[in-house]
Amino acid sequence: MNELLTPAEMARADAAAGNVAALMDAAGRAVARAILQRYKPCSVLVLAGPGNNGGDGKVAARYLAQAGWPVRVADAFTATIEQVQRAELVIDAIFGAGLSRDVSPQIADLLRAAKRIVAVDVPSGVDGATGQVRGYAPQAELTITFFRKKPGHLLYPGRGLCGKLLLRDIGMPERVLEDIAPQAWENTPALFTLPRYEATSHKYSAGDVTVLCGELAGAARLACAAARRAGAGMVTLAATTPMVLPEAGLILRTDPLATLLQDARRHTWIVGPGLGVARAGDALAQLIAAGKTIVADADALTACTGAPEKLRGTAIITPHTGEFVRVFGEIGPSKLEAARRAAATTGTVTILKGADTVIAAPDGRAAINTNAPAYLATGGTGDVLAGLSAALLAQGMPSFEAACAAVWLHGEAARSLGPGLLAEGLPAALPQVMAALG
Ligand SMILES: NC(=O)C1=CN([C@@H]2O[C@H](COP(=O)(O)OP(=O)(O)OC[C@H]3O[C@@H](n4cnc5c(N)ncnc54)[C@H](O)[C@@H]3O)[C@@H](O)[C@H]2O)[C@@H](O)CC1
Ligand SMILES: [K+]
Repeated sequence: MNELLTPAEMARADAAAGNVAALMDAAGRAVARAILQRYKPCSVLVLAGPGNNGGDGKVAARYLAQAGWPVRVADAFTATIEQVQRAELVIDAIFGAGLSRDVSPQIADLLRAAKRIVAVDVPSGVDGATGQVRGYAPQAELTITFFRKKPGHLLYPGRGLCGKLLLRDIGMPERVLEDIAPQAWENTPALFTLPRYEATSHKYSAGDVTVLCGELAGAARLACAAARRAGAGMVTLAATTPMVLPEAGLILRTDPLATLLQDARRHTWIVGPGLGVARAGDALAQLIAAGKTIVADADALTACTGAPEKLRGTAIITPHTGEFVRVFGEIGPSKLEAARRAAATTGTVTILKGADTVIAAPDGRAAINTNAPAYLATGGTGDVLAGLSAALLAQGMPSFEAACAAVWLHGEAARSLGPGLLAEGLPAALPQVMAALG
């Protein structure tokens, strides 16, 4: 159920299913039912567009009328502002998956006049593939979509404009997915299996992670703390100068990188957080040349400004928007496709961070994350994510699964802490979150 279908893929699903009338009846009934469950009886205006989205709206009107609600249906191209203003609730059934150009100013004015909006499939104007607004899109209180969500429901600004999103089964046969073979998912634990501790596990088999540490050790230490909590058996802070570490279980080494690289047990590395751009670039090249499993973040990404090819050979990169743009150029209209392009260019799993983090693999698989609370946007949380990613890689998870799991665990840990969380609190929240996964 966590596959995401683009509008084009949804159209293929519709065509393969064949029975549009039955699907439309189920869709309209689902919209009516959602409204009956959540709203007190009130005057409703359905703004109906020219396609099946409008058809769904008309069906919803019929079911609401059957329930005794005062309902009117208006053609969106001829409706008046006054009609819209008179209604206590507007059902936006103008454009859905068939949106093919910008919403006109006339339709925008109509939607702006609505007091409260429930959207059918998507708020009209939201591009279901990208979440971008084409011309205009209204803020809905509630959006009811069918069969599978679309990327545009999960990517901002579309995600915000949907209000509460309900996914409803309308009897579309699952077999339509076989042909479509969707390559995008909402990021949920269905996408990964966390490593299991075996009776024969020892600290090296449980994963060895080495974190390169710069003058300011805070970022690297956060990454270490997360890696240890996420099950890495041996975690080393590789610093250039001796320092006092309060963390008893963390190993400090001050040997030159070349010496540490000779130890074959040190297979997984984090390069970037707090390292300084010049040193990060140099270390990144050496780690790649040594064939290590690498998580590259922060300064290691900045060291690849305008030169994404320098990231070839890494396993996971974790850019935020600014870092991404420096390396790969503008994100463009689709964050999902931008992450996929970066992954394909570099051959590395790309975690494009943000409120709607996208995880993309070089083979085109991609996931959009939805469990991260807003208060995760605070200093140091990125270092924790890098630590989590490395720990899961070190325990043998494939890169895409490790990245999906890291992002999801990160979000869950943040949710469990609630508002006021600090990055340094996240690692300690991980055991409970991982235990809950069973
Ligand atoms: N996927 C599913 O499971 C199902 C989808 N259904 C509904 O079908 C919808 C898709 O139906 P359609 O493919 O007919 O597409 P839409 O109903 O979204 O709209 C297509 C029509 O709008 C016009 N149009 C598009 N953008 C415009 C713009 N900016 N200004 C003016 N006109 C514009 C097009 O020329 C076309 O006539 C879905 O959003 C959903 O509501 C349901 O009826 C049945 C099942
Ligand atoms: K709509």
